[in-house]
Amino acid sequence: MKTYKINIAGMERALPLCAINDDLYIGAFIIVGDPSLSEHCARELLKIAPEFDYVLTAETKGIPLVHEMARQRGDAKYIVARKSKKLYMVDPFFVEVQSITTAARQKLYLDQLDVETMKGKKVLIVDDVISTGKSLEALEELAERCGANVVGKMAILAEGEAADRDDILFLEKLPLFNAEGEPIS
Ligand SMILES: O=P(O)(O)OC[C@H]1O[C@H](OP(=O)(O)OP(=O)(O)O)[C@H](O)[C@@H]1O
Repeated sequence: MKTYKINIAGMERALPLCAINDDLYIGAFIIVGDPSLSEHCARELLKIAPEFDYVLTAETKGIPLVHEMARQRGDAKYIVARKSKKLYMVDPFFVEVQSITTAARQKLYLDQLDVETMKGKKVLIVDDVISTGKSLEALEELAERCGANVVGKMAILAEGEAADRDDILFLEKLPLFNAEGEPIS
């Protein structure tokens, strides 16, 4: 399998190129199971993060990153929008989302305890990768419905056209690829 070598603020990884369709490949950025990577990226993102009360992310790959950001700051809590409804959630609500890497539509759930926690607070939205921006949009909608004040949106990598956005903070650009493994954006 072809790989794309990326340097993320001084840490190198080889990302396997995976087909979205015959003509479009992505570099799979797998932060889950790589604690030294999440520790490093959390530290680098905190250096450029605006002031915030809580971080909000989406299950799954955002979790190790925000966990590490919260741990490094000594935060008592961070908020995770879950992709399925759990029995212990209090009066949960959801928004729908479709990301670049997951074919099926997904749901992001928050419960009322999270709503109360974020209401009127400075919330920083964080994900591992922003690509089409649909996941970020869904998280913004959740934060809005909580009455939170979104102070920033950030990711480790901005993929494809996301790298041209001026409303997000990120550490590195990640191109999209053709079937030959050549960058196309
Ligand atoms: O900007 P977008 O096109 O929305 O893509 C980015 C999202 O896609 C990936 O998650 P994925 O849907 O693969 O889910 P996972 O983290 O549960 O694996 C990634 O972790 C972001 O959350």
